[in-house]
Amino acid sequence: MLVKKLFTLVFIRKEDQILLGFKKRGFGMNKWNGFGGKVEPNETILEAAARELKEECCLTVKPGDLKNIAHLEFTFEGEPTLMDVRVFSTSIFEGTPKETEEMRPKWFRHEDVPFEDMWLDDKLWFPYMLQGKKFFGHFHYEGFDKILNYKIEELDSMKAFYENRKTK
Ligand SMILES: Nc1ncnc2c1[nH]c(=O)n2[C@H]1C[C@H](O)[C@@H](COP(=O)(O)OP(=O)(O)OP(=O)(O)O)O1
Repeated sequence: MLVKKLFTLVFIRKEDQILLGFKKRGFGMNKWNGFGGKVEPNETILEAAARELKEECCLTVKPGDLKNIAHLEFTFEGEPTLMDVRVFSTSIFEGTPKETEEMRPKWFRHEDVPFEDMWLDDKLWFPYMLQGKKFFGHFHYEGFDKILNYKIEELDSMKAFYENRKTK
């Protein structure tokens, strides 16, 4: 049986640009990604998303301004963990992105997103996100550099997606 671990992933948008952070340490080191991490036991998912954004690039968002745009799952061959990643996006934020011990932030135009230095799965689902679609994705990896299989589904509504999962 897989043990589920809850994570957040936040993308800040500005006109035709998206803010990514270059991960300087830990899981996903040396890759560009959104901002996020584990949800602590004392906080809601939205609070965790806002906290991680602040810790990783010094931007402030109100949890209520974060829009849930996707649900991603990652599993790894031979590993008992399922990473359950709640993806959020907003263009409402305060502050200027600043480098921290964990991340070096940088704005990218949509056509310049550096997929060659990102998780392999990102180039499969970023087009959905950049077109404003909601979606579910599951990616099964062997190690960190090979996707054995995956599934991506466009969703009408995140609320309906979570209600539907509860009843299954
Ligand atoms: N494959 C893939 N694509 C895109 N994004 C991700 C993945 N795998 C992932 O884990 N992620 C995201 C989900 C999270 O936002 C981070 C991972 O969080 P992590 O840095 O391990 O969590 P922290 O709580 O910050 O960890 P510590 O630094 O405190 O140990 O990557």
